[in-house]
Amino acid sequence: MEFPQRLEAPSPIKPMTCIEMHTAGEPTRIIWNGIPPLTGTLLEQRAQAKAKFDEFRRVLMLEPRGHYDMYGAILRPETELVTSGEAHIGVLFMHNEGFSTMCGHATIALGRFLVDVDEKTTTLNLHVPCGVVQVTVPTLESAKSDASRPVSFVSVPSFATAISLQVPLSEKYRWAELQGRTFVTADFAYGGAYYCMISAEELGFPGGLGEVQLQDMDHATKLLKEAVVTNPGLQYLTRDIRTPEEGFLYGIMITDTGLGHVSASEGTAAARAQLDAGSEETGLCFFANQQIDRSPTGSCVAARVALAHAKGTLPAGEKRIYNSLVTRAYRGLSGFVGSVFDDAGTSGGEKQSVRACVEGYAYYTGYHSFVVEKEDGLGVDGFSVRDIAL
Ligand SMILES: O=C(O)[C@H]1NCC[C@@H]1O
Repeated sequence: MEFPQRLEAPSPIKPMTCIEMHTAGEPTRIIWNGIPPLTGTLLEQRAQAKAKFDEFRRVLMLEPRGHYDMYGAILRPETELVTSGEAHIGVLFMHNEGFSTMCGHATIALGRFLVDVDEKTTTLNLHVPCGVVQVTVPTLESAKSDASRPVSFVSVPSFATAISLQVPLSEKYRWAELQGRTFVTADFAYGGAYYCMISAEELGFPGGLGEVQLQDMDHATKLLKEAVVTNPGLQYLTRDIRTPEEGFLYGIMITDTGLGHVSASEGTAAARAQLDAGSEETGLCFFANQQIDRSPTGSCVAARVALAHAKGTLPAGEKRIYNSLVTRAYRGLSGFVGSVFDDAGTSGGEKQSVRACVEGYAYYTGYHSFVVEKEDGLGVDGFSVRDIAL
């Protein structure tokens, strides 16, 4: 049998082309072609994508083309801030449940990709749903991005919304590991998206993240999230005064500061750079519909930098390493580094804010050209085997 040299989607199917990257193991599927028509401001475009084209998200995020923990970025060359000259390009982020307000790991990946397609730019203003983030990408003499040095971004104004808050847990929101406790103590902060931070121990796992019990932690964080979002007295934690639809609890970050320093002294520049950082924290983030972030969660690093700064444990000028389970398993390779970039006053709303600098590494993994055949009843809407109910 003879194969053609070039394989192409059988005409007349219009392919959706995507560049595939990962940041500390977390995928970013960058949608390049085949995007449905979206018009207006970036948030209007996101509203249209949600209301009229959710199938597009499901097809590319869920099975059989994606999976439960897939993540995507839709490039938006025209937004109100691109028109005004405040941003170079816009982007919408999507995941297993819908569209998010910010994504740090995808920002790091997009930085490399956008510099590689437009060599004139090494510093980009990226219009994301929560505002504008500045991305800096180191380049080689060829003007292509340098994969051996970290991409960094400066977050939108980030702030703590509650420190050491007792979250009441009514009976239906309690999990076994609480052993009868009726509340947990957690922190809340914003870094482009709203997060709850809770130590593994406080969640009921005394072995910390050194003994990961994924299913049980999934169950516990799901209930904790529900307990927070259904409690009218806690709505203030995620109330976004500028853009109400941005105000929701995006994820729960389980933290562990007691695991000690793991960052490798040999190996990539990533590991070496991290050794300059003073402290190190490992986290496991469940976001959207209990999706697990393989990366240290860039927007939550911004939130955690703001939180640590508010607590007085991360002064300006100091760096902290943030590992995920994946980067920790690889001795800190590709962990993110977070620090305070500047004091943002109350520009983030009524709260005292800082902008965080988040550094990380992203790599290309491939290129896809996806199609949907009109006869394919299973493929047209995307499904998740975890959510199938008979
Ligand atoms: O790095 C981040 O900010 C993201 N990663 C997946 C969940 C968050 O959006």
